[in-house]
Amino acid sequence: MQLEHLPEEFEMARPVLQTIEQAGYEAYFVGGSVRDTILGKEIHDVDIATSAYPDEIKHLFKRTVDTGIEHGTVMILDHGTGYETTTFRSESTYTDFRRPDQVTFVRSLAEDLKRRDFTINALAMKEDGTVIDLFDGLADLKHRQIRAVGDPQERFHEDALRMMRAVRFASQLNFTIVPETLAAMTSHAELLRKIAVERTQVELLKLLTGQAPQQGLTDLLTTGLWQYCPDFADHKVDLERLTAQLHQGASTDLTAWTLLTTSFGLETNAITTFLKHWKTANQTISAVQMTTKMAQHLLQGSLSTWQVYQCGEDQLMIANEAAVVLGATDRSRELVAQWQNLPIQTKKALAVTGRDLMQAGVQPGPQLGAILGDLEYQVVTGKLPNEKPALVAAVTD
Ligand SMILES: Nc1ccn([C@@H]2O[C@H](COP(=O)(O)OP(=O)(O)OP(=O)(O)O)[C@@H](O)[C@H]2O)c(=O)n1
Ligand SMILES: [Mg+2]
Repeated sequence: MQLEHLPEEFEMARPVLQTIEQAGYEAYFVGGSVRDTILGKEIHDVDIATSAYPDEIKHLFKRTVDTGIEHGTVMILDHGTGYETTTFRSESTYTDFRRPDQVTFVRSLAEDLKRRDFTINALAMKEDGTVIDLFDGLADLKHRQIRAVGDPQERFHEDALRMMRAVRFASQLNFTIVPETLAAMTSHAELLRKIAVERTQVELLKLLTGQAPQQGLTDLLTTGLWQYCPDFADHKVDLERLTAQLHQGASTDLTAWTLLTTSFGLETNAITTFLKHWKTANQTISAVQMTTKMAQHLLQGSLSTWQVYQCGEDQLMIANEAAVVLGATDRSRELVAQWQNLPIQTKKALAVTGRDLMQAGVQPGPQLGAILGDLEYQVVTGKLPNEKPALVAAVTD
């Protein structure tokens, strides 16, 4: 197969492949960008596989970055774009495909492709748009199937994260995992224990924000992979219910987390523990605590003015989205109106400062903060106007 009109990103990268080839090496586009182009999807990063060693690549280009020389990878910088360029490698002992513990360089593209995860990811493309398809990846793309290259058990032993990638692609692409590959995932699910949580997290979020999360979640459940996801073990029933309810992908990662914590019925402290086990950022924890609390309220009714203020506009929309998935009425319009009608939207907008209060005779110290907090509450809830004289008077009278 030959692709006629290559997307802009490939056109830009063509001279890079040509330079490598003119020096006598082979070079191909590989990975997700080839897959997504054939699917007619937008592409992000363009990866290159080559017979040249990193040192040889570095001689050919003015600007390169050593991203992983020992793994055979170097990034070529060309007109402001970076191209991850990896020397043909074969399977060896590795726990992370991107950063193998040991690399064996191989001589041919075929040997490189045969240790890639799925047939749809084992396509290569020449600079002129010719697609090299050694494992019937094109047929699998056409039939919307995810199939391990060669023996699925070997592929999953090489890198167990691939099982999570399979369920992620099932959701992202709305594809079906073929029975043989699914069976190997079921019998090897436990290998996921060896994988760093951070890597599993990336795939889980891509699953939940993908176009067919029900597909991905169903596969996560039927293969047993869910049991090796941190803190999922006690929530099989919740996950099954969520699978039935999640008709479209979550619109943000924060929504995805909120869906999990809300359907698991987690309270503030339990959310901290849960998200720490998933190794999320601290700011994610506080945001999810807020969105979860508000989603729980929304499942019961509407939010008070103070709750709307505390949550903030973006998080309100996330809480609402999660609540709607879990069965609440969509209150987005009402919430936006509530937000817009707030007398103030941030503490900064309060008409008095601590300094103003001290000038009016309030002693500095912890109670100053408490008084300001109280004024903030009175203004937000409409009990006091947001005007300096009125607020000062309320405190000093
Ligand atoms: N565990 C892994 C990770 C990656 N790959 C190979 O490396 C390519 C690039 O990896 P990556 O960028 O992680 O995934 P993509 O398939 O490109 O998907 P995305 O669009 O999410 O980047 C994959 O297509 C696949 O050929 C693999 O075989 N096994
Ligand atoms: Mg990629």
